[in-house]
Amino acid sequence: FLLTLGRRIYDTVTRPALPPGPRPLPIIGNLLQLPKANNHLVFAEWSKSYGDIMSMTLLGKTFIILNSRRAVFDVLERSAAVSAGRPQLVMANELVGFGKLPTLTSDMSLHRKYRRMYARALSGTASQRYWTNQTREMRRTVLQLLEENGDPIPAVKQGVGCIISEVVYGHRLSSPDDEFLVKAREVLVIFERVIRPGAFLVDTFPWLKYIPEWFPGAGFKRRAREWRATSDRLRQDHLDKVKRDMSAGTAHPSYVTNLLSQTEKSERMDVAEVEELVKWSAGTLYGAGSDTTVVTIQNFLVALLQFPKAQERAREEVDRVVGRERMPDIQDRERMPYCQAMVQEILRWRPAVPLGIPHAMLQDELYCGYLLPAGATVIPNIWSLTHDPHLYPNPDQYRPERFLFEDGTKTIDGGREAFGFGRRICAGSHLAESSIFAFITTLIWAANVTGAAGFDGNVDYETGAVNRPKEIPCDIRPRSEQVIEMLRGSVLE
Ligand code: HEM
Repeated sequence: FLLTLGRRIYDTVTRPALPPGPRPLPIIGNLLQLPKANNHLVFAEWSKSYGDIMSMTLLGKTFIILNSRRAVFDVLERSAAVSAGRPQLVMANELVGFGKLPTLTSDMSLHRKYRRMYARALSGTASQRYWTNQTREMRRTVLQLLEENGDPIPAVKQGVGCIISEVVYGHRLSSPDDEFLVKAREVLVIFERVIRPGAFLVDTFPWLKYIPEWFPGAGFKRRAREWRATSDRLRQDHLDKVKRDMSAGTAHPSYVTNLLSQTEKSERMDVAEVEELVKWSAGTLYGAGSDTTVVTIQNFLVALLQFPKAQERAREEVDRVVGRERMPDIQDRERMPYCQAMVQEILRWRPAVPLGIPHAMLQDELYCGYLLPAGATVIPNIWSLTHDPHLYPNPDQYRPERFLFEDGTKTIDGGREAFGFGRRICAGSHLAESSIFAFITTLIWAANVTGAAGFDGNVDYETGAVNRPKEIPCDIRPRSEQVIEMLRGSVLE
């Protein structure tokens, strides 16, 4: 016993220190210092005192916050093999069963299988097969904005939802109340509730998961069972529907049909295992890809209002390259460097998820003499990186030209910190970028966007994991009568 105790004391004394951070209180740690909103800005401020790698503790859990490109690169890219886990959330992962989702799993061999599927169906080349659908739906969205000229948010949500449901399941939404969308949103609401830090006591005291459902105060276990059933049913129903359509020969090509038909052709693959992987990997795409893309497009509208010169320059490019006789499409990307730079700059200026999705350390790691302990949650402050004035001078300005070569002929790579890092980097970035490009070019080609009457340049944001404008006071007018006719014609094709 004395030997074990001695060893413990020795280990504690000689254990390297955690990165610096605000002084924690006993038991609750830094709970009281945790900001209520805009954590990315507060963490960026703290990093001026503590450096670009900091730590905090909350109720016994360690959080590592990375505030510079160097720190993010070293920890999440160079040491990706040990920093690619996800935090263990008892309510979300174990009780509701979301731990098998590609976004949340820490089973790295399962994660590798999912990522192979994403690489096959969502890579830059593979995702070109979705361009026709993306172009059509973004044209429909712009048409709706022009016809309604009211709050643009519902139309953008509807357009992005259409793209994802068709890309993933080949399902064309019939209306804003389409059952697919309603159910997918229902599961997304569950997802967002259960991953919110501190929302369930069982995440802080994991032993609570063993108390029986009938026990007073165990309502969370009953809810978890119901939520698990709802989300399991949704994933299974969607998969079954595509399989039925494939058998009947009526399925539209999609992520799911593509992967299932490859399996049918290959004798080496275990069909049941592949179906399971396809079901889970498809089931995460609506949640991961809808809000992020919607918010980026919303922010683009805000940028047009606050930086009108960018709209003028983009219009000049669109009119020169596309003209007025046809509409822009995604194939034009190479010839439209300024519009492509607009995509990169919006991702940089307002990264949709300013603190990324947390990673978790899979084992102890030393970095700059500090200990990054196994199990610690690692938060990349994407906002700090994309607003670093050394990398991006005047970072608060929306200036697409920062991504252009001096002669303006080509786009410089960059701004993609918004998609995260290492083995967890966003699996849908190609899809996202082409949807945003399709939206931007169609809008610029078709419309003139200005602030609504009384707009004073300010836009309020609702802060959270995703920061979204509360309202976009804009006035969207067609550039000509002919524009509406052409858009109408093309979405009916
Ligand atoms: C502008 C739009 C988008 C942004 C800004 C964005 C951003 C992100 C970020 C920050 C992560 C976490 C990366 C990390 O952990 O380091 C992520 C993960 C992910 N994204 Fe996206 N995303 C977008 C659109 C999409 C779309 C359209 C899809 C697919 C339909 C998608 C699918 C995923 C998936 C599956 C993951 C989980 C990757 C993993 O854990 O291995 N995303 N995304």
